[in-house]
Amino acid sequence: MSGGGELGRTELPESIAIRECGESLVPIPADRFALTQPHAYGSLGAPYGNRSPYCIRTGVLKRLIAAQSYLQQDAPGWTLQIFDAYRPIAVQRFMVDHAFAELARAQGRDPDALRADPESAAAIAIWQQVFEFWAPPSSNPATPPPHSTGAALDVTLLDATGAPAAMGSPIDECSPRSYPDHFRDCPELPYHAHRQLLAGAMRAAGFVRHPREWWHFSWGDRLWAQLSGTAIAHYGSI
Ligand SMILES: C[C@@H](N)C(=O)N[C@H](C)C(=O)O
Ligand SMILES: [Zn+2]
Repeated sequence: MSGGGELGRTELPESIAIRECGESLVPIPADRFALTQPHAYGSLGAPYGNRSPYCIRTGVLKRLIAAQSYLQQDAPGWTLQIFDAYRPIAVQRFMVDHAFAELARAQGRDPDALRADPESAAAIAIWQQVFEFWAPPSSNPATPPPHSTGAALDVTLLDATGAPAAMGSPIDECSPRSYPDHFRDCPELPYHAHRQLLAGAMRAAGFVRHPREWWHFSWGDRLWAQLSGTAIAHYGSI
């Protein structure tokens, strides 16, 4: 089993600057891509107002269309399934709190009691686990959460029959199974090959993958700027 790379948290240094290019957020076309329905965070009551999670910047959509073409060259009939895309900062805050509560309950702890005692070792350990996988809901324009920029997507694969491909762990699981190379040394299982198929198509279209999440890709945000060696990100929070 292999580890999650050099980024211990999902924060990036403020030195990676953003020059907002002003592209619009546009809907991801449901006739070209599978969109997970019902949307997971909407079903939890996340505060989207009148906005849709299935939107991205025009330059990102262009590359997503290219990624699906690359995928279908390698795996005819397979499609990208979009789990999540645009995420307002209020939704990021809601989901970070939700992840904290879920992890606390999984340990048999009361989330409200832990929140009331934020300096306790148990609360600190759970927040560390949350922020290994979730970006802080920062409202600082210099450090926007990636999905609030319209540049980031959480994506999986459907096979040629339309069935979900086996990826080895569910999207959003806060555990080492989410690390992209976790199953690299298990060739008897299909998970690593499927993760590589997804990453290969996305990378061919210019996306970068999050070092700790097999499903999270972006183009044009600060993580992309850092991992691709580009000086400036194109998208801020929108
Ligand atoms: C946890 C996952 N849904 C996700 O989107 N993580 C990234 C790093 C984020 O919160 O921006
Ligand atoms: Zn994501």
